[in-house]
Amino acid sequence: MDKIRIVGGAPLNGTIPISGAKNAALPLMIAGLLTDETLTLENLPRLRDVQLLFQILSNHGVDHAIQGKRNGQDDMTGQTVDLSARAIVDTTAPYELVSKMRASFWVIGPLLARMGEARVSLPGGCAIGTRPVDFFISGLKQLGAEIDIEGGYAVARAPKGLAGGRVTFPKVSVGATHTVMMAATLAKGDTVIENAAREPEIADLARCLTAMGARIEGAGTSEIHISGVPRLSGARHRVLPDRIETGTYAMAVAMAGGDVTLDGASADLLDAVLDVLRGAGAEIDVLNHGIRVRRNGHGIDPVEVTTAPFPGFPTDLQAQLMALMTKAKGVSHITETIFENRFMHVQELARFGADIRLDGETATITGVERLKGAPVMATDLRASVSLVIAGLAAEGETTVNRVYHLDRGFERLEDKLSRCGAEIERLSA
Ligand SMILES: CC(=O)N[C@H]1[C@@H](OP(=O)(O)OP(=O)(O)OC[C@H]2O[C@@H](n3ccc(=O)[nH]c3=O)[C@H](O)[C@@H]2O)O[C@H](CO)[C@@H](O)[C@@H]1O
Ligand SMILES: C=C(OP(=O)(O)O)C(=O)O
Repeated sequence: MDKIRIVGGAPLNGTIPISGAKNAALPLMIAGLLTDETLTLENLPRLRDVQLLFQILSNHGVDHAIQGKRNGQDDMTGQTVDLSARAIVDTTAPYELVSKMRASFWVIGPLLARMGEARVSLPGGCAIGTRPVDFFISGLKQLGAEIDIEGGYAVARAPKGLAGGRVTFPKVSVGATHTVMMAATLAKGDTVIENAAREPEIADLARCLTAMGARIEGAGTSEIHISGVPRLSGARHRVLPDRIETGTYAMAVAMAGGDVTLDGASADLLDAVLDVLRGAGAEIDVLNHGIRVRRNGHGIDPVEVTTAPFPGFPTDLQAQLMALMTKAKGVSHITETIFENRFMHVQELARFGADIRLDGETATITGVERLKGAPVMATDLRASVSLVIAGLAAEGETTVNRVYHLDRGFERLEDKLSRCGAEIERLSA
């Protein structure tokens, strides 16, 4: 398996282009199942998760065509892809595919809405907690589906089609909100989703569904109203910029020092994160076309942060912030409230000489003067990138093993960082 080798110590200077958001791209691609016309997605990131989802969708009968050719090594822009689900040939999403990626479970909503049946393996994905699917099941049942778990599969049926209903989630869930919203677009009558996730990726999906002819109001707030329509058409939609990739590189600059423009980033998606970074001593300027992040000379100040659903501080940036705080001038506290087991980076950060103590859902990080490079490995995507960030600021050589996870969610990571002066390369196995 490939590895990433880093020699730390170089500041980052230059421009990093921000890709389309993985967590928007995946539900948008799944929305392609809702229509027999072509859905064209622009700015789709080139990621392992996107590739895997092409495979899963093609198993259901969705064709995809990538427009144009990649423009050599210098092309850093996302791809434009046509998705066509003219006929759904199979309503089963098999274990071998779904177990590799959590979001693939979300096909259950569109398949049920369009075909009246779906048989979807219980999902896998990042090992960051138990991640049950009870909200999906209760939500879809509110729309009239019958669902049983049989042999590790959620087997769902709605022989007379779905009907609108009131869905109240006990806890905010991004995936359950995406799934019920997609299912409700083709249900008979009106649906209300209460305690809906407010993440920008929900609003992005709703914009795309609306362009396809869906009738949705309130996406981006905690109450979404959907009036079902008999069919959806094709549309063209541009995937919004990746706020987690943006925050990750902003933290890398705050940690390694330097001056980087995150081109194409949208500051509106990152208010809570930018406030924390300012509090940590980074200079942040919001530009028309992106965000400029600087830290020159000033040390890193400690912070107190608790993760929360949007608009709070995202759990997907918790590991990266923890890496940053390992070199702060004092003691920081980071509390994780979304996933019960999202601290796998703690023991790996310790290999660099970081001082982190865990007590339940709170990590206490006492900043150290110097980190030293080490061989490290992580078992989830954001934990893996937190090790890259630490490696950039550590003295000497770091090897990040199991690059598989990084490739799930970061487009050309080593390319983007090395263009800004980092000494980072991929070692192919
Ligand atoms: C592809 C994608 O967009 N993934 C994101 C999505 O994951 P995902 O959609 O899986 O995360 P959720 O928002 O559903 O999870 C939030 C919490 O709800 C719990 N829960 C969820 C569903 C359910 O049926 N029952 C239940 O108990 C989960 O275990 C977790 O504790 O949102 C997370 C929270 O912002 C992010 O970290 C992930 O990067
Ligand atoms: C947890 C993540 O992804 P997934 O939900 O696909 O596991 C993530 O993007 O950080």
